[in-house]
Amino acid sequence: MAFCHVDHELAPVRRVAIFGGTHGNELSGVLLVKHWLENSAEIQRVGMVVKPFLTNPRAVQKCARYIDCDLNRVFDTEHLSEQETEDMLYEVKRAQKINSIFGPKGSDDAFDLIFDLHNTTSNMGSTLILEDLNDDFTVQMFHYIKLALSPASCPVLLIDHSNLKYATTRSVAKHSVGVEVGPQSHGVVRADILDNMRRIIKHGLDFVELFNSGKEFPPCSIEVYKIQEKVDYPRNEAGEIVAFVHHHLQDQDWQALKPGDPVFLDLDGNVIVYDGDYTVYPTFVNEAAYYEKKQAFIKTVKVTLTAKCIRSSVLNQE
Ligand SMILES: CC(=O)N[C@@H](CC(=O)O)C(=O)O
Ligand SMILES: [Zn+2]
Repeated sequence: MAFCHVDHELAPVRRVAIFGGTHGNELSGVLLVKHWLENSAEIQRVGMVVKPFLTNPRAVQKCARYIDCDLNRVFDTEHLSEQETEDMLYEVKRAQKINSIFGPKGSDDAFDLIFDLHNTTSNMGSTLILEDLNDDFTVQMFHYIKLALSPASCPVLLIDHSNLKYATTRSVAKHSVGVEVGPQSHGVVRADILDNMRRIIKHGLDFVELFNSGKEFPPCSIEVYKIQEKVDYPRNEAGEIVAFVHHHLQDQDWQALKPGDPVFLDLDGNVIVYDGDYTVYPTFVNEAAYYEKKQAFIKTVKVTLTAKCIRSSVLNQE
């Protein structure tokens, strides 16, 4: 067997966090993290420190997405360096606190890896969210998790995009993993959804442990859905929605949407079709939290990503 080139050696991944409650009404992650705060045996692995953490405790208490603004949008330099004032938004304060514990973002001191647990009201199944297409470690992890879960599917959403990328909570770490499992309504826990989320974390942590133990991961490829465009609901001049997601598109996350396929339906029965000229793969279809973000679904395109062979540069002392 060919060995990994020494250039492909990566630092071991020892400091890991699992975030829940970034959105306080997405309860699978909230319950799992609260459970692991009481008893973390399930998430501990050899040679690693795995820290469960509730990122937005006030939103969790209120069972709301957020108090003042979306925590998962404020990890950019402006917000992270904003001067503290009395009327500072709660989530901005929280972001700075999270950045001081798990970051600073972009520095050597930052945590190696953060998993951030989310639920969606969309029928997306067990989805992994990738932020950086050049992050070979995370691509290798996703390849491992997909294989471990198969034949169940585990789509990967790539949010690397010049205008559409947003500044997530998990982005304070060197490697960030979004875990998005649905469908689950806000303020509700479903056993199947919570269990699917738990499995992803198990396999993700197993991968990191194997990597740290010196196992070499040969080059691999995965199919990902790359974010391409957001699509808003049709609205009137007052900004109110005047059509809703068509039943042919509802629950069809990751399924091909072809030119001419129905997308929206209005109350008079008029159908609005997809007027693009190539097939796209919609996701976050009819996500409840995105009405305020003026987003009915996002269009993605399928792309294949390849990761180099990777190996940890320092072996665990046995
Ligand atoms: C429904 C939902 O909250 N989705 C997440 C996606 C992510 O974590 O990247 C968000 O908008 O922040
Ligand atoms: Zn969320």
